[in-house]
Amino acid sequence: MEETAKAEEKKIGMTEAWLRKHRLVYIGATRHPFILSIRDGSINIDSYKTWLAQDYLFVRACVPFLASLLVKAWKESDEDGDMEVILGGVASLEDEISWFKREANKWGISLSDVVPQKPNINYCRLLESLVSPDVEYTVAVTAAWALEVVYQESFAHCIEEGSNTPPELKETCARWGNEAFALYCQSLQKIANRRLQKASDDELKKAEVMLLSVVEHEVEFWNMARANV
Ligand SMILES: Cc1ncc(CN)c(N)n1
Repeated sequence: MEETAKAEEKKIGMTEAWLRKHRLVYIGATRHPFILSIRDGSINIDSYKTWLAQDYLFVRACVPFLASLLVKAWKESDEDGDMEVILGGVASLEDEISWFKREANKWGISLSDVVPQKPNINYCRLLESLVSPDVEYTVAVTAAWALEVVYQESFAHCIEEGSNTPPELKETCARWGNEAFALYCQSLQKIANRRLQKASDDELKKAEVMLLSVVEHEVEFWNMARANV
């Protein structure tokens, strides 16, 4: 790698360097038409309901993934604090699942009848592949950060000044757009950067490919919500 690029990455961290390198792909996820339609108030509520029902299934699939990340942190991490950060993420999933149940109830959605759609199946499959002990902690934590930060940046955009988000969707946006969730994402990013700094070229390559794969799956997930209206 070119020396200046190396120095730049040291200063800003590898994850930030990758987000800059793949900016258009990242913007494609965080400023997706689904998100923009929430922000400008033009959202078709059926697409919101599709997203809600499908995301409930996705969040359930996040539980074993994050639990496996906790195991990797326990076995592979060089810092005690990593486990606390990830444990906080695992613990918050219980509240998140309860929220999905309440929100689905509010919109008359029967979650037990929801059938996972192809983009969701594909994304859950990716999560399941990360559970394997063969996947390095560095690669898995990069994936965890990427999938959370896309939601954080997307939904924060819907509650920024100048947004016209429908009042009934503001609570949803605040779930991922709030400051505490942003701090959780920053903690995951710090872990990822620390690990990536010490990673081999092979691991770095795998983590960068994983970041891109996660972001592409996020785009497909938003596309799915809009395709069903
Ligand atoms: C598809 C998706 N990506 C990320 C998140 C944030 N945990 C989520 N709930 N759903």
